[in-house]
Amino acid sequence: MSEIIATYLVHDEKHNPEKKAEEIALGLTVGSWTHLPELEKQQLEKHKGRVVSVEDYTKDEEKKETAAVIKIAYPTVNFSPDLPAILTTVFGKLSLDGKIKLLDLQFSNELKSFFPGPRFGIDGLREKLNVYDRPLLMSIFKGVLGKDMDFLTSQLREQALGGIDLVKDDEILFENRLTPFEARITEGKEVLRQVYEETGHRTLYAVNLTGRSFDLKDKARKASRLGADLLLFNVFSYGLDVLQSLREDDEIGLPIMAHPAVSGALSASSVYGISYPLLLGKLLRYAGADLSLFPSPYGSVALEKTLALSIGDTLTRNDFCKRTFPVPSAGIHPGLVPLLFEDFGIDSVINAGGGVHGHPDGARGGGLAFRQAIDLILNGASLTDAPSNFPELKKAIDLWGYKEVAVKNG
Ligand SMILES: CSCCC(=O)C(=O)COP(=O)(O)O
Ligand SMILES: [Mg+2]
Repeated sequence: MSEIIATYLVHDEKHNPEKKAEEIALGLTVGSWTHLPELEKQQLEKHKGRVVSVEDYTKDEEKKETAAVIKIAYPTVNFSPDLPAILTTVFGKLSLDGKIKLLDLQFSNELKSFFPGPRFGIDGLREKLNVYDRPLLMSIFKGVLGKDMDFLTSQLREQALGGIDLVKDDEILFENRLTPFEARITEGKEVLRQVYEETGHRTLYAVNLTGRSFDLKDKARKASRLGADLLLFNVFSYGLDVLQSLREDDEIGLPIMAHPAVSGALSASSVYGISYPLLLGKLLRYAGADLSLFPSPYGSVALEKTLALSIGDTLTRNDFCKRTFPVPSAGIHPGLVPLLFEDFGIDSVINAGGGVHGHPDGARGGGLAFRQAIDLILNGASLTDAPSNFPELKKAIDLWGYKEVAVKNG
């Protein structure tokens, strides 16, 4: 029988995790069991949840806190093969039932076949850019609210001239009169075409897809017809299934970059919600995100390192679908490139807003500083080797400092 296995962290004051596990397995499937007549038991057997394991997790005697990791298998016959049904089954009412956190979901192979994964993924995006041998570099428009198309296109040009591979809208740039969605796509495209002709460097632009849920498909199709490169999508303001529908639409057919806005409300607690690796890793990948942004362990909005690494691993490990680019973000500057490269490797995107635009030489200087840092690290050098032939990197390090990777013993 095909099943989905959910892993939960349960803080249960009564600390009877075996009983709790049994309550979940039955409560979210067939209801009560022991008092059912034999015939009904036979009929319901295939719908019954199953306790897979119960393990003690921590015992903090001081706080009198006890916790257990519980795994429950749910028969896939109980739900339709879509994320709204799956999430409602495994963490619907249960998400309201005390200190319980959904850590992971193991999909059966049969269930996986209903999910598309990324349309392009890491390899497809590398093909579009013709860049195969280094982490990609991304920057974010900043200070664009209240500004017009001239401001936006000149900022785009400077970023592209800095050698940046991907430029994305900030997630807070919505449909507006001064820089409308369509103009951003068409005028942005023209700027990037000019830079490519002048320099041979290709930059792609991710335009922010926003608006009412039921208008998104038409808007995304229009973006595609206008020649947009990628879509930025604030998926958690809408829902994972909306992402999946955008991904599956062949008339759209564009790479999708998932922004983590709002996900903290679902994942930040250590005892409630859905774990970051599941939400920003596995589920985004299965639903079809080509890139997933998440806080790095280092910048202004930092995530615990084990969680950030686990998101990166979930996005890129072997699975049934294409790999999603990890984009550790927020407060990134060139001096953090060694740590990001050590943590996330070549198949990742280094992404910065302030760390590009705040450079003393502007966005072009900021982009160049990042590219110089990436080159040094790929050549096994240290950022302290930033010599006079890397003036932009030197200025960035003077401004923001740098962090080297700690030397491992043994
Ligand atoms: C929390 S990950 C998303 C990062 C983001 O949206 C952003 O604008 C980062 O900008 P920064 O100036 O901190 O690089
Ligand atoms: Mg932002």
